[in-house]
Amino acid sequence: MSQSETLTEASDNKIAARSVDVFYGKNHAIKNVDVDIDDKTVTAFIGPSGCGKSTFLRCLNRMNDTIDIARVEGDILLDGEDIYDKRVDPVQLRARVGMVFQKPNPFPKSIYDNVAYGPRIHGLTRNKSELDDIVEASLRRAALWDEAKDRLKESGTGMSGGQQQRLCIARAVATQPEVLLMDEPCSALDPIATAQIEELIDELRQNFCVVIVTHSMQQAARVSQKTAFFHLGEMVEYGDTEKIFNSPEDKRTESYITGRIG
Ligand SMILES: Nc1ncnc2c1ncn2[C@@H]1O[C@H](COP(=O)(O)OP(=O)(O)OP(=O)(O)O)[C@@H](O)[C@H]1O
Repeated sequence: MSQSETLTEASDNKIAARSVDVFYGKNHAIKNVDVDIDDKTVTAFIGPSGCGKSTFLRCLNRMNDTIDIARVEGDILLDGEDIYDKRVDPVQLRARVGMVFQKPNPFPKSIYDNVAYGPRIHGLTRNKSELDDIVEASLRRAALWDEAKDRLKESGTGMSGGQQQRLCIARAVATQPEVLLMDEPCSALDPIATAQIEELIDELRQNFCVVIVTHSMQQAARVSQKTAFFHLGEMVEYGDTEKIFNSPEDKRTESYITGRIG
């Protein structure tokens, strides 16, 4: 059992999805998904390739808006507010609901400017000293400060893959988001860098609602407290990670966990 499962602080609902469907043209990729995602918790989305994990994750900060043929139906509430309401600015929303992608994608800018980017465009600081503080705090949160503090002016793209991914996490947390979405954040990393990111995810959940898509069931079991199993666009089962892995209710979940499908 992971260290994270032994911690028992209170968590409450952060995101509620109600009757969510997603279509890419005629392809019905997400089918009638309902879920309540807890704050200060790591929730893992697992399931076979193409089952819709990334599509559903992208609904949570309206990243599907950037895909022309994608159509999202249903409601997604963040702290009870409909994020698809016309009055919601998707750019502001993405500052509240940050995202980390599969492949580390730092900007071709200095380490400092990568982290300072969000606070600058969202006008979160009044002066250089405040910005310096946010950059340092974000790099510390991403467990990168010690490695980065003497090279803040160097390019972010010159770091190792694992460092680049932690830099992307620092960039995401710099806008002080409430939710962090992670789409297979370790798939391009070696086992040591993966272990560092997993440890970091466990720390991040003290301050954020974290949702992670992962291909690795071992990773889901290690880092998450809640797990949702997707299959052919349906969310088949959702609950405590321990229960999903040890005594799933649905035959399809059991087949996946035991390696019979996927
Ligand atoms: N940008 C897109 N344009 C068109 N169809 C898409 C797009 N992204 C995903 N799809 C389709 O939606 C369905 C779900 O894909 P999605 O990438 O969400 O699944 P996934 O579970 O994350 O898969 P994987 O584990 O392989 O990343 C698939 O049929 C896929 O082909």
